[in-house]
Amino acid sequence: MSLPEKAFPVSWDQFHRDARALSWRLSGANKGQWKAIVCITRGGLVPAAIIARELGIRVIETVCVASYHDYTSQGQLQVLKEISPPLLADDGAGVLIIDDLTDTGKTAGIVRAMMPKAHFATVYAKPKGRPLVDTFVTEVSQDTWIYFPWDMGFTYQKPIADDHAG
Ligand SMILES: O=P(O)(O)OC[C@H]1O[C@H](OP(=O)(O)OP(=O)(O)O)[C@H](O)[C@@H]1O
Ligand code: HPA
Ligand SMILES: [Mg+2]
Repeated sequence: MSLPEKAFPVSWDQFHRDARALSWRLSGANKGQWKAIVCITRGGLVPAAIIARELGIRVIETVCVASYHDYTSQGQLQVLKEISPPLLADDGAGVLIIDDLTDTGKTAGIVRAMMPKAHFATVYAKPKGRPLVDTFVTEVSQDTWIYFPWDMGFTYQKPIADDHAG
């Protein structure tokens, strides 16, 4: 398992603020008129709830995709549940696709192909995935791992001076 060089830990507060910022941007696109959200599980469920609340969207669908099976290593991408046919009408025009982040862009590429006219939005983006998303809030470098609040807990932190002690 190869660990990315840098860590970008995100607290619940920070995530809520960033998902709200994404909602602001989305309220200015498509005149804020979105038919539905398709969220990419599982990571997309959390920002989708916040965006649905902010933009008054009541129709929420899932597309279930898994690719990172072993912490930071990406395996074969599996689509475990497809998007329901009524939402696929008109190639997904007026639909928002939401995920927590795009990294290599593989997940975004697969879901985009299902709904080519939908608007794809993520809270965070890395350079390889960035061209595949229409709207995002914060970019981090490719060698950074984003630690989401639902994957973390409180732990003891060693004093900084301990690392410098001979
Ligand atoms: O741009 P990519 O390299 O495809 O990676 C991004 C995807 O990876 C993570 O999902 P994951 O497959 O780990 O499943 P999860 O959402 O259930 O955690 C993340 O939530 C994105 O959906
Ligand atoms: O940087 C990341 N953090 C969490 N999950 C992920 N899935 C792909 N990249 C990442
Ligand atoms: Mg995901």
